[in-house]
Amino acid sequence: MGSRSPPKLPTINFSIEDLKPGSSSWLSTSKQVRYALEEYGCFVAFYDKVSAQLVDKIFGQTKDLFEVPIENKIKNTSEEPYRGYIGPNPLMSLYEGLAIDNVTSPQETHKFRQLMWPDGKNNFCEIIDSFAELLVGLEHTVEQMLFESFEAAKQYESVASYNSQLLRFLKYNTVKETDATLRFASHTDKNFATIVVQHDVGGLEVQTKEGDWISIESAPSQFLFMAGDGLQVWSNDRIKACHHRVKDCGDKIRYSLGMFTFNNGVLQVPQELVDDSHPLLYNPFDSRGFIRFYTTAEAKNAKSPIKAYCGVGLEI
Ligand SMILES: O=C(O)CCC(=O)C(=O)O
Ligand SMILES: [Fe+2]
Repeated sequence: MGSRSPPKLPTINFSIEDLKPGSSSWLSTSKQVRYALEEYGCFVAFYDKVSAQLVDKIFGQTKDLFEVPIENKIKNTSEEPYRGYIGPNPLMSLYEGLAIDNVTSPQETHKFRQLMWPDGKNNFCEIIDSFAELLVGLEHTVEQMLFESFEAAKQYESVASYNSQLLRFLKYNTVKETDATLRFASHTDKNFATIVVQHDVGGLEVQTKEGDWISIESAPSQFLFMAGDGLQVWSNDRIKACHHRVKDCGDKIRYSLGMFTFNNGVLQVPQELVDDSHPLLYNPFDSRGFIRFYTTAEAKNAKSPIKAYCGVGLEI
């Protein structure tokens, strides 16, 4: 009595046969996408082009990947922050991640495979390439729908032409310290948007505007689409980057995958998203510059790193 029922995140169906631009199902799905992102900054996408069998295969490869010797893992480097190997560190003692940048390019998958398994590896490239192509298809659909629903469709192609996708393989070891309650502390992603794929061990949680946490269960062909700081800037705060975390999952090792879309150009808030009740909040936004800024002490101490970086100063 009097207690609120637990909030539930929308699940949006992208497995509809005739989901083509302009069709009635496209328009109604676009509305759901915009509503979910405005209300929650995220939603669960049901997308059966990525089947449970394909996801099983991907996680089979993921487990093999974390078995490769550390000498090979550290060859996964990048000139950009957060785009290469991240080993367990004092801030995140349970976490390990490897990443393929520009994962839609088969040459990049191949280069990564050669670094990790110089003697070859059955099926790795084939599985990753088909998975990445399908998942990026979902991301494109979501963003195209969103831009259209804000009547900024003509911006979509130019923004998308500066986007690239990084696939990060993640492993979380079991919690040894009795006081550790989270495997990944609450944060927003600094890129444009992210799709998270969970497998046997769930644990991902997202925060609502009211501050409640919602658990995202792992289920076949269901993936979490989340707005990052870049989408918050582009949308002039109509959409807020999603706060999320990974809770402690007891004595089980957890594997997950994140497909991170980075915008490598300069994002501008579209005119269509600025009016008297929505004054312009952001200057043109160099996303790569922001991610470099994010590594500095100034950013770490800022209440809102994104506003410190490119806010127009209307907010006090
Ligand atoms: O492992 C997960 O489910 C989420 C990972 C995450 O939030 C991140 O890498 O930014
Ligand atoms: Fe994240």
